[in-house]
Amino acid sequence: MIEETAWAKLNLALHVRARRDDGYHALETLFVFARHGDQIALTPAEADSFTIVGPFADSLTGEDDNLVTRARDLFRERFGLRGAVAITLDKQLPVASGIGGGSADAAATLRGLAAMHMVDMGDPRLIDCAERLGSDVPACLRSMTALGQGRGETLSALAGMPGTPVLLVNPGVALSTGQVFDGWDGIDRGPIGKGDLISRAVQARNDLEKPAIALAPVIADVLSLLERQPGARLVRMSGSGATCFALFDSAQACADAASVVSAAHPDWWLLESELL
Ligand SMILES: C[C@@](CO)(OP(=O)(O)O)[C@H](O)COP(=O)(O)OP(=O)(O)OC[C@H]1O[C@@H](n2ccc(N)nc2=O)[C@H](O)[C@@H]1O
Ligand SMILES: Nc1ncnc2c1ncn2[C@@H]1O[C@H](COP(=O)(O)OP(=O)(O)O)[C@@H](O)[C@H]1O
Repeated sequence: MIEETAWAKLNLALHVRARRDDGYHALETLFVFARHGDQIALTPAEADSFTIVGPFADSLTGEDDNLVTRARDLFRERFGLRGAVAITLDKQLPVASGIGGGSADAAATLRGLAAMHMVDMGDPRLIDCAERLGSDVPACLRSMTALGQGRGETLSALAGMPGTPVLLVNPGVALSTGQVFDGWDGIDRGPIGKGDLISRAVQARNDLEKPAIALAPVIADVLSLLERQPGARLVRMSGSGATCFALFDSAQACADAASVVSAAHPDWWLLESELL
């Protein structure tokens, strides 16, 4: 059996630059990854099977177009393979929540199949599979700190902040990524600045916060509660939301904030983690 973690993807910043003719938006984003995420297990089998377990499995039942099986089928087509595989997805992350859940699952499936079939992670056919599965999938395939450009698939490696405590909070609202992008006001506010990762992130923004808050005003409550927590160094919505995150200068400050947030909002989803 091969097991892969689909590490949660965070955008420390996301600047939308322009609408493209192909229905996507040109963006710049700072990708980082958390140590936790969904889990994918793959085992060669007589026939294909796909099982979803875990606390967020119900959000996906009935959907026959899962990014995990799409990744499996695309990989086999691209590499001309036929062997059947049993895949289990342990869905730990909320769905459609701005932390790359489906994209990370697709990427983890590609990594697992590459390991199973001794395909090199730098194989251009594997990268092509990732690019065809979604804008975030190339970043999730590597799961390394990077500047993302284009629609998110053009990556430049950056020095990360491994071990930085991070608290993820989702108020239980699923947002359509496309709908949030449609709400962007069309104003290009310029590129992400230069400098080390945290100083670039602090000076930058997430241009999708405003349209996401218009669709789900509770996101503003999450952000303001996190901003009031002692030791919070950077508070922002991730991706197209609704998950927000706060980076902390100590694990204790992160744990204290988690206690405050869960006491105030027991129905919100929280994850205490650290950056990879
Ligand atoms: C917004 C981001 C930021 O990292 O993440 P999430 O919020 O989904 O986590 C990504 O750009 C999401 O990437 P991904 O989830 O792979 O999106 P895709 O399947 O490629 O696109 C879903 C829809 O989002 C919109 N989209 C996505 C990327 C982009 N650069 N411009 C867009 O306009 C399009 O309407 C597209 O049809
Ligand atoms: N394995 C999966 N996990 C989550 N969402 C999935 C998966 N497969 C397909 N999807 C679909 O992809 C959409 C976006 O998923 P996801 O990547 O979790 O959003 P986000 O990137 O905002 O976290 C969801 O609306 C869901 O219907």
